[in-house]
Formats: sequence, structure tokens, C-alpha cells
Amino acid sequence: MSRAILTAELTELIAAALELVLVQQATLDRAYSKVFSGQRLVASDQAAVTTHVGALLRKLNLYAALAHVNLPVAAGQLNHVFAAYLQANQLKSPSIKPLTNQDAFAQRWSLLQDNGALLDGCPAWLDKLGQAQLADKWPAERAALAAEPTRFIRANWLKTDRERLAKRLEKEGVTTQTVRGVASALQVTNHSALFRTDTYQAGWFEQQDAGSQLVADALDVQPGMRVIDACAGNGGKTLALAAHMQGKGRLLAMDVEQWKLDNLKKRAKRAGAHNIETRLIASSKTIKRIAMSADRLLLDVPCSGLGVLKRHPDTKWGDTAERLPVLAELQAHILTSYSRMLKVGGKMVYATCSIMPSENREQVDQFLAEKPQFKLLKDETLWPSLRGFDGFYYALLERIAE
Ligand SMILES: C[S@@+](CC[C@H](N)C(=O)[O-])C[C@H]1O[C@@H](n2cnc3c(N)ncnc32)[C@H](O)[C@@H]1O
Repeated sequence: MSRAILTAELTELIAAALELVLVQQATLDRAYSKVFSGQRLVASDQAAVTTHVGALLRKLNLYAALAHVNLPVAAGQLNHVFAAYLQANQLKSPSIKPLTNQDAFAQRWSLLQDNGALLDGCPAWLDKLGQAQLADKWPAERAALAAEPTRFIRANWLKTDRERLAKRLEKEGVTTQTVRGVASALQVTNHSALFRTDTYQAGWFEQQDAGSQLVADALDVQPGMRVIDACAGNGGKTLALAAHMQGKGRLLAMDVEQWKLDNLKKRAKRAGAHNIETRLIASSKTIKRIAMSADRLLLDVPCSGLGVLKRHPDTKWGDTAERLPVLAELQAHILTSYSRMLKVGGKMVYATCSIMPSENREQVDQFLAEKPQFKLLKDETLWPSLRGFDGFYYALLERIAE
């Protein structure tokens, strides 16, 4: 934990972010942008807010149980949960009273010690799903998903290399270390205001999890190719693909949300990625028009996000469980209908930020059973428990016939 005593100002910001997420159902990103807007906090204070909000949300059910509060947390009970969090982590705030005396609190703790899922901040629906899908593997992943996330950045090869980037960042007070096995990744090792650096403004790096960088690497993109990123979003992986292409060839970034493509364009400009074209998917015709045109195709499909819970713990307390069947249908649809954009001899990656087989290998197997013109070259689940990266899955497939 970053500090033992929280100021009243930080306490207020943390409470405001929690209220936005838990009572008003805002996403965590939205809540942060709202509470930080106009604040001009120093980097360490901003980090303190995100650290505490993240830590509380990762184990919300545990702190709620300690506070004798039921989920979903009602507005009037948020302070009890916050008080339980502070007391459990031996933190103090001038504006929040301890929940109870230490002996009574220790008694509450001791009653929960046998409940592994609760201690890992895992809701019952997720624990059931994880056990059903991952069996013996699940407890280690469940624990890893409750850990504090690591900050990774990707050196933008269009402008620099990893060593030059590390040196320039150090001069701006950002300390880093290289990440073994991920050629473009640096791990940020201090609480620094990354996005306020000149290095960032110059487009030398993007914040991107090391696992996400590996997914982009798996597509084996080369300069001069015709590449499509069909679920590009804000362009995290698009920009990594552009770096592999070194400005040569064409990279088409598509999505169903225009505002995400607009963000992507701004990021591409800063990164110096000039061979990216964006296109909104308005209907199935957008896909049909470019059938069999791509050497490489990335399908980074909408998913549950159950591999990236460290970074987005709010996912556990929203409506993810109810959305799973809808997502499964969408994933199968995208695989089947978007794969037609790939040329014969071309390769595609189907990827998710989930570690659940139902969204991953099972989708790929079902697709291959229906489409013998594709073959699986390899697939991999990036387990959060292994290297501290977020959890991802990718399958590399080749189109072998029309
Ligand atoms: C996992 S996110 C993509 C993340 C992005 N590739 C990155 O690395 O930053 C999935 C994206 O799929 C988009 N999406 C949802 N439905 C879609 C559809 N039917 N066709 C294409 N994209 C879709 C979402 O808007 C979202 O941006």
C-alpha cells in the first residue's frame, strides 16, 4: 500500500470514484476521468487514488463482508465498506472512523478465513464459472487476478527502440526495466506521471500490457502486407501492428464505434503511424466488400474481460455474468463472418482478454468444425499467474482454401 495515512482530500476523491462505480454504475476509467478532471494532482497523489480504489474494488466482497454490508452496496453503506478496507489494511483517514475496535474486527476476519474465493475478492458466480472451466488451474488464476496490476509500456519502433526509450524516460523521472520475452515491452517501476512526459507527447511509447503486446506479435505481420484489424477499438493492438509494418503496406482498422476509431486516429498521429486507415463497420456489406483481401487479420473480439480483472475489477461487480451468452454468440458470429476477409494463404489471430475456454479454444474448435478451409497453427493462453501479465488467449489460424 502506498501510504499509511490518507489525507481528507484523497479520502474524498477515493470515495467519489467508488460512488461513481458502485452506485452510479460508471466504468472505472470514466470514474477516474471524472474525479481527476480539473484537479492537477501530483503523480503520487493520483497514484494513491487509483491504487486504493483498485485495491478496494478487487476485493469488494471481502470488505463488504467485513463491514456486514450486502452487495450491491447502497449509497449510504459505501462508507462502511471503505472503513473496513482501511482497517483491514491498517490505513487511517481523518474523515473515516474505524468500523469497530481492533478485537471485534479481528473476530470478523477470523470468521472469513476458510473462504478462499472471498479472500481473493471473487464473486460466487465467477468462482463457479472458473471451477467449471479451469478446474485445478482456477485457484492460482483466481489469486493472480486479485493482485495489483503491473504497468507496462510498448516502445514505439516507428520512433525509437526500447533502450533509447528507457534512457529518455529516466531523464524525466520514470524508471523502467525490460521484460524478458516481449521485445517491445518495458515495465514501469515507479509511480510517475507517464502521460505528462515529453517522451509520451513525442509518441515514443504507448501504455500496453505485455500480454497484449504478445498477442499483436503473434500475427506475424511484415512490412508491405495488407493487414486488417477488425475490432480495433482505440487501437492498442493496431498501433503495435503498425510498428511491425514500419510504415510499409496498408493497415485497415475497423470497429462498430466511430468514437473509438476517432481516438485511434489521434493516437496513430502521435505515434507516426501513417499507413493506418479507419473504417466504421456499418453493416455486413462493409465486410463483404473486402472479402479475401487481407494477408493478415486480427479478430480481437469483444469478450468478458475475465483475464484483465486486475486492471478492471469493476467487471466483477457489474452484469458480466448475464452478458456471457450474448458475447459468446457475437464472438462466433465475428469469427465466421469476418474470417472471409482473409486471403487463401493468409493468417489470422482470434484473440480475447479472457482465460475461459468457452470464449477461447471452444470457439475456435467450433469454427474449425464448420470451416475446413481454415487450419489452426497454434494457440496459447497467457495465464495471469505465470508472468504477472494480464490474461489473454490467442489462436493463430491459416486460410488453406477458398
Ligand atoms: C477487445 S476490444 C478491442 C481492443 C483493441 N483491439 C485494443 O487492443 O485496444 C473489442 C472491440 O470490438 C468492438 N466490437 C463490438 N462489436 C463488434 C462487431 N460486431 N464488429 C467489430 N467490432 C466490434 C468493440 O467496440 C471493441 O472496440
